[in-house]
Amino acid sequence: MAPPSPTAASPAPRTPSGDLPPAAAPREGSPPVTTAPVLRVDGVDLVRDGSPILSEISLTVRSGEHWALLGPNGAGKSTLLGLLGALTHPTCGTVEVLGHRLGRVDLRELRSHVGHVDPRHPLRTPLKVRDVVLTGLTNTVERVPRWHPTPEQTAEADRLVDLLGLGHRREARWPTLSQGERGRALIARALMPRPRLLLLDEPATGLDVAGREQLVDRLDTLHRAHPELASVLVTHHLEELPPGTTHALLLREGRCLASGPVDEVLTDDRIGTCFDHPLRLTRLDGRWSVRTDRASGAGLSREAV
Ligand SMILES: Nc1ncnc2c1ncn2[C@@H]1O[C@H](COP(=O)(O)OP(=O)(O)OP(=O)(O)O)[C@@H](O)[C@H]1O
Repeated sequence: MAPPSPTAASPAPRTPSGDLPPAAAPREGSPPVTTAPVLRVDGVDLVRDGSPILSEISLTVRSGEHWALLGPNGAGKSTLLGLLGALTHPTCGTVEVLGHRLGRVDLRELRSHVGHVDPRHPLRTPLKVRDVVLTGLTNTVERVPRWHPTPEQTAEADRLVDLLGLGHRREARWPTLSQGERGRALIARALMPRPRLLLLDEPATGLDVAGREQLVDRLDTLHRAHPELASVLVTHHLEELPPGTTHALLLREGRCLASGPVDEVLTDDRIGTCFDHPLRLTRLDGRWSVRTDRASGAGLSREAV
C-alpha cells in the first residue's frame, strides 16, 4: 500500500538540519481516508539487545476510540507507543498505522500523520505559544526559517490554543509556561496537521493536581470537539484517565494482561495483577481512583497491612 502523501499548500519547508521532510504543512485534504482501523497490531514481538521487550501484543484501535495503555515501570508502554507512532519496527508480527503496514512504507512520512505528544519536547528557543503550535505543521521543534503560515493556519492554531484552554497565554513564550501549559500547548501542536491518531506519553507527568485536572478536562473537551479522533494515552495512574476513555490495555513485563472495553479491563483483580499489588478501584463521575485493598492482605508487607 502506498504511504499517505500529505498535501503541502506552501513551499516545502526544510528542517534546520535539512534531513526531515516537512509534515503536511497545511493538511488541506487531511490524511487519506481509509476504512481500515486506525491501528492494528497483530502478534508483535520486539527484542532489544537480545532481550524481549514486547511479546505477542495484539491490538486494534478504531476511529473515535480512546485507549489507556497502563502498566508498571518498565512494562513496555513507551516502547509500544513507539511502534504505534511509527517510530520503530517490530521484531516480528505486523503493525498497521492508518492502514499502512510498517516495513512497507516510509516511516517518516507516516509519522507526519500521527499526533505524538512527548512531554520531553526539546524546544530551546523562546517561541510564543502560537508559534510552538504552528511547528506541528512543519513537524519540527523550531520554526522553519522563511516558512510562514497562511492566515487560515494561524486561525487554526488559535482555535486549538483556545480548545486546550491556553487562549490567555497565546502570546506567552515557551520558557515562561508552566509544565501543564507546555503539555497542553504540545497537544495543540500535535493536532495542527489534523491527525486521525493522537498518542500521549504520560502527559500528566510532573503536573500538580490542578494541572492534571486541567489536562483531563481539556482532553475530554478535545474528545467531544473531534469525535473522529482516536487516541492512546500512556500512564501509570488511573486518576489521569479522562472520563471519555473507552478502552484499556494492561501491560506487564512486555505482555498484554488484558485488553478491551475499559469497564471490562479496569477491574480490581486485573489492575492488582498488573501492578502486583492488591488494589481497589472506584469510579466517580466517570473518573477512576485507586488505593490499596486493605481487606486483602495478600501482597502487602506486615508494616503496610
Ligand atoms: N534500546 C533498548 N535496549 C534494551 N532495553 C531497552 C531498550 N529500550 C527499552 N528497554 C527496556 O525495555 C523495558 C520497557 O521499557 P519502556 O520504556 O517501554 O517501559 P515503560 O512501561 O514505558 O516504563 P516507564 O513506565 O518506566 O516509563 C525496560 O526494561 C527498558 O529498560
